[in-house]
Amino acid sequence: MTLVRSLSLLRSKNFQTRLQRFYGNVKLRNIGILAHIDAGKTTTTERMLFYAGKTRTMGEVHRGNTVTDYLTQERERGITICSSAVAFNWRDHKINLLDTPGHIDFTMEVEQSLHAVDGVVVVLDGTAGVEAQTITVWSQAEKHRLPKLVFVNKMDRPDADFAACVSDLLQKLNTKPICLQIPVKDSDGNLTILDVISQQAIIWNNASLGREYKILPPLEAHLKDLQEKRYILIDELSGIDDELAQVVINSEGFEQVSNELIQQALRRAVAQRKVVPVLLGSAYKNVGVQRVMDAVIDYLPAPNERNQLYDCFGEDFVGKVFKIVHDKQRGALTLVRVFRGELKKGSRLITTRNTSEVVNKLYEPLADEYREISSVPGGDVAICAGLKHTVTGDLLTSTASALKGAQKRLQKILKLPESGAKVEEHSSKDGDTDADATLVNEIFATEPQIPDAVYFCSIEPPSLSTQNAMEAALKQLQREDPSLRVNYDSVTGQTVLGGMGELHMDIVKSRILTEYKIEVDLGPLQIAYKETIEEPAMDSFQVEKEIAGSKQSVSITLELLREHKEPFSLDKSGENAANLNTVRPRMLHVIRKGALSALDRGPRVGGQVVDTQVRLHNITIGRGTADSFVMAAAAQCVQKILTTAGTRLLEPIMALEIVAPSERISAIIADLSRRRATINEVRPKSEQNKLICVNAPLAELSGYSSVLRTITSGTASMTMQPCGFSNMNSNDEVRAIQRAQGFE
Ligand SMILES: Nc1nc2c(ncn2[C@@H]2O[C@H](COP(=O)(O)OP(=O)(O)OP(=O)(O)O)[C@@H](O)[C@H]2O)c(=O)[nH]1
Repeated sequence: MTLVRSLSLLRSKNFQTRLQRFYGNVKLRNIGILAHIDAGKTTTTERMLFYAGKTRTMGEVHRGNTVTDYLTQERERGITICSSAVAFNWRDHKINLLDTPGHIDFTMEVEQSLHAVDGVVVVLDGTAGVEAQTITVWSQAEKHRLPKLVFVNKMDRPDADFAACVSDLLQKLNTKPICLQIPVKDSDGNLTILDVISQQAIIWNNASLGREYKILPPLEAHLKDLQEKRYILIDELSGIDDELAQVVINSEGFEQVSNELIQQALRRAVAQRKVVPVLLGSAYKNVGVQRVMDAVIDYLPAPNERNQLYDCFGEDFVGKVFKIVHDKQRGALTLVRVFRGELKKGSRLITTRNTSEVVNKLYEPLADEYREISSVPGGDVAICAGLKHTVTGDLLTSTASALKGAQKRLQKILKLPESGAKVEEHSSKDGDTDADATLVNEIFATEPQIPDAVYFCSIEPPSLSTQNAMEAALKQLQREDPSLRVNYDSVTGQTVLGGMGELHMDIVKSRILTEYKIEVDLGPLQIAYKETIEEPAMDSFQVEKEIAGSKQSVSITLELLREHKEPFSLDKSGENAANLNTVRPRMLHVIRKGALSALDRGPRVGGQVVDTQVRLHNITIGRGTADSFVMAAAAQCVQKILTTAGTRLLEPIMALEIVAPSERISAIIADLSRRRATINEVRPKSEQNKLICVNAPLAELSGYSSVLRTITSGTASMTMQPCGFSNMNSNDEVRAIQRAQGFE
């Protein structure tokens, strides 16, 4: 082939389309928008849609007319529950933006969305800086190795402090912030932004709702500061980026370094997660949002610049389900991030859980509006209709052999062990390989990894005739939100829901009422205690029965040990070795399943038994005994040991961060000490406020936010998130058991 022909082929639209189909569009950005609750994600997203021309009017959270908070519950409550995807064009690029919930009860949603994006915008409240949930979402984004940029919002407020936010990024998130802007306010408090790289002043026009802005030379008074900030920026970047350092050396100073070279160096440093560009503005007052959109294109990576992990699929299609939503007309819609290959209408897809089904229709996302399309190229986001079994978190591909081949190739590239998809995290040598191993485990996981429930409650349909409808509704809700647990309690005969918090459970109830029109009744919210054994204990169990004329018999000896890594083991010492060597692997699987099922419900309050290993010592199974009989015998043996040896309760602990005026601190601490709280830290937060960091048992925090409001006359703010389970003393344990049994 001649050079001219090769070049013209490269330039041809056809070839470009083929390239995009497999490797992802370079003029595309998939980004997540993350923040602590109320920092202004939804307001910022609304502005982006408005400036991009996707909406004609600007939605406001307080008016309940935003595009991304489209569920009734979200509009009523003014919070984001479901992360939703919106697509818009900006500067000749398509941006897919996933708005995610800020409330801690919906952390799982954030986690799923992060699988689907290539970079994130973290929004800070300019008056609060880095807050508890900012730290959580930041570390989630770090786990996914996502490049980030920060938007310091609410800079219109008189108490906003840009420098404090930047210092928070440095201190609390251990990152290297690169300030691209400086805020300036006039005597009326109007915000102007000074751009550090271009050395310009940008003034937004309020009359056009911020659609227009003027770019002016900076005032004489700001020139020196601005120049100094540009030098600092170049200095910091050339310490990281060799190409820029070379330019600085060659031109013997900072004056000659062009804006383009700075931007290119910054883009490289962001992609390597060495720095985080920081921008500022006020979404509510329509200042600065277009610059954030510019920065998404200028500094965050295109799909083809990330996701090398998915290269192992070669030219096969691979995508990930990051969300399922329910649409009245179209039924369940599955939101898929396409990593490689092309997703076409009518394609058959298989999941890591070995299910297979066909995509009936494909749509382009715009929150609650959908445009039908016939195919989606690699790198993009699509909405599929017709998938009935996929759940949030599923990995989708075109054939089972594509999946197997990809696993093998990936294990080879990462030099990970070949036995199955499960990768031992400690087998890797450095931090990045560790992260790779964790990600590979998550990507190929057959079940989504679900955080522990902290609350549970029973759920009852209004009548027997609506039982099936309620079960179908719960099944659908669980497909959308795997952090909702639905169990059937065989002892009480009730359906039991487990969730991440009071708000989570409340939202589930409201959604069943409004979306499925079933008047369900939720029992009182109970704390999800766990149980654990105190000492190792061992026992034997024999059972013999005649079922349908066939004799069934099992004699089994099991031991329970304190161990949190492996839930099941074999005692192959001494005489037991000969016995266990005769047990077939299939039968071992049956015994393991039965024994572990008994750990789901401890003897004290029915809590899950954790940090406990079941060890099989000996088993004799009569000829012709059914598997289900063996499984039941193993479960009964574990139950017998648990009941005889007894268990201790473990209670959920919450981490609280309270910001309050200094004069209220002693009253808050006095109240907290009556709640079995451990005060970790009290430090100044601003001139008038202090921050208290405490850990306290969830059982002591019922209605705490209204108590705090009363103690502080509404001047304090608080965040709370689960931070593990802890032992309790005997008195507290007795009270917990009484409460769980309804005696308190
Ligand atoms: N003064 C001021 N208020 C703002 C600004 N941006 C947002 N707000 C207000 O802050 C509140 C929270 O804004 P949202 O956009 O809902 O914040 P969010 O981060 O999406 O909140 P969740 O979805 O609940 O996590 C609303 O009352 C907004 O009107 C801003 O730039 N300045």
